[in-house]
Amino acid sequence: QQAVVVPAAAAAPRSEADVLIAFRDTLRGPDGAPPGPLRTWGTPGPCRGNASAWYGVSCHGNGTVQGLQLERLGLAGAAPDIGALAVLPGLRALSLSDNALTGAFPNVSALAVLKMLYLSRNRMSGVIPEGTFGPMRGLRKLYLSGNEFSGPVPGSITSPRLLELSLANNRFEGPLPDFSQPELRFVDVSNNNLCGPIPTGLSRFNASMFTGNSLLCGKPLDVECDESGAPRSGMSKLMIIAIVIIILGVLLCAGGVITGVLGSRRGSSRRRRAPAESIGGGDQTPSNPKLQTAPAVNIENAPAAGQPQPRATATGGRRPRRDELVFINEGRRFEIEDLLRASAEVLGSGNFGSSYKATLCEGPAVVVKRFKDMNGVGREDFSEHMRRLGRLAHPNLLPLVAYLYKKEEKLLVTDHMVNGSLAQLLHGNRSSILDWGKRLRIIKGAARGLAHLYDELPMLTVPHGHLKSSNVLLDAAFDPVLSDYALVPVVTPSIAAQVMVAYKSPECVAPHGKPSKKSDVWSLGVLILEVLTGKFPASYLGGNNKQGRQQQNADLAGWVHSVVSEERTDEVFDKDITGARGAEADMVKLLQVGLGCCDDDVERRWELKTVIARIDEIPVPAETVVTVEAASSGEQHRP
Ligand SMILES: Nc1ncnc2c1ncn2[C@@H]1O[C@H](COP(=O)(O)OP(=O)(O)OP(=O)(O)O)[C@@H](O)[C@H]1O
Repeated sequence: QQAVVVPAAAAAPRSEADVLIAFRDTLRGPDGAPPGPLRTWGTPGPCRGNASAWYGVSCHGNGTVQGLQLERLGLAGAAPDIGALAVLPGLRALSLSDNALTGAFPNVSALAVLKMLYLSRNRMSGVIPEGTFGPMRGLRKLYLSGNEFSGPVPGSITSPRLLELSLANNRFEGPLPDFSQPELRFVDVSNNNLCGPIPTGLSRFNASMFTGNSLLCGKPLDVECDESGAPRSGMSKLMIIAIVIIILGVLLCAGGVITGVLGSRRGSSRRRRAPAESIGGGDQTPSNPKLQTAPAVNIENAPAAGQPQPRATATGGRRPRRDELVFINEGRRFEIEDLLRASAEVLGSGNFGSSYKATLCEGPAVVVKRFKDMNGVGREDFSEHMRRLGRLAHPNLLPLVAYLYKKEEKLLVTDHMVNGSLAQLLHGNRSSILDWGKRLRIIKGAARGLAHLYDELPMLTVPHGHLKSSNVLLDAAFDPVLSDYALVPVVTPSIAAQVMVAYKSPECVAPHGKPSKKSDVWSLGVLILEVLTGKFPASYLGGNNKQGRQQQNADLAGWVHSVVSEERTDEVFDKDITGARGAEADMVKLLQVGLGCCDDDVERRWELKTVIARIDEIPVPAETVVTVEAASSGEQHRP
């Protein structure tokens, strides 16, 4: 029988939903099937505008898939064919971190447009071929830490746009390729088998990022390279100093022992025969308990013989003690004991715990916030997230200084902002300090800080999650810095849903509702309306408060809508706003932006970039910003 040849039809382009579902079906969770949360993927497609109801999927404003965050799903077996995702034109970020994936590094050659790839803490192994990252010209962040990759670090990793690279805790060997990207801002290659000189382009990073590679040399390590590029044999300055200290310690203790023995000899003169002779007679075993216990190094932090080196941390490459503050960046250091001894002032108690201002003996005051509801997250995950936050650098984001992880509570240490929070000013009795110019600058800065979070943390559905006026702090010049951002991944989910502001957005209040990429935009809108009206938003109140939200009159956006639609616009604005003469039209423009952000319908709600463009059109009046209060407080302006 003759086969009938059917002319091949041009293959129809596959929808993003089909591509994702086909990819999902290749994934294996602990029970051999795709993990439970991904089984909800189905109709209607992955994106509705920039919102997604699909687990782990984030979307661009044009309704295409932007990111996939498939972390902690127990994924097992060989790493999936992530090259199959190359047909998603908008895919920029992919994370499969914290699973149990095995096998070789996946083929990424087709993923030319991917900007961020996270594969940390799996069990992948083998050599990554030299040219692997060549086609990924736009790669900005690459995290491969905590796997078993071996062989040389591929030269193609030095892609021109690379910003962050973590290869820590693998088995990479050989020399480091030449990194010369000026934009590179984070590199961690600690705990591998690398050797040779550290390239000049990396010498500006913290030494802890290179520890655990006994054959690396050159700056920033305190190990010089010899002519062949190997660590100069002989002792480093630090080792020599340590040995001198140890010898001095031993001599002092030995002196104490001898003195003690001589003393006791005098006391018991003829009863015993010359016990000191055995000490002086060359017995090297220390008989003084002081000698046995006096540690030359901190034993608690030293790795046991034969154990792997500890992971690099901001504490300088060693594992922090259980009760030790972990500092995020270089600079000022203090101990938890210093904080306990410092004079402390309670700033307030929020939904998560209390905040204290601690004035240390030296340097400006810091704020310590205690969080009780972060108990579901392990030390490693918590630390990784804090390091991620610590790398965010923006004038409108409060930098994290240090953190402390304890099972039952976490402490976050930040700078103290001299003018307190926007909430205190607006709803205390000092709202008249906030003239129109300051209010507008505060909103502009808050929007920019939020935009930076969206750019840097695209994997998070709600990159801020808790944007409200008590989390908008004001520096000495009344410029805003956002605090308590990006905490959703580490807050106990049930508590997040109950108290975090993004979860009070209309899309979350609906039955089985979930936050969307625009939930933070809604919070920004509420903030704008609060700043303009001086009214306290009901959505800030603790508890679930769904009923309250459903009563439109109790809701700030609903109230503003009703007053504006009755053409009573002049009743909307806070009577305490000074300096508003001639700026009425601009205030109405800002009000419209606030209402555009507060649309209950997520589709119609404005995109963040539209919000920023519209706010940028509103001119800030010329004014003097530093008040007597701030200037006399003695605290510094932020750099
Ligand atoms: N870094 C800081 N500098 C100055 N004041 C601060 C700082 N951090 C917090 N505060 C003040 O402490 C008060 C309490 O803040 P905290 O963050 O503990 O709770 P909250 O923001 O009211 O609620 P939540 O816990 O829901 O965020 C805030 O109103 C703010 O005025």
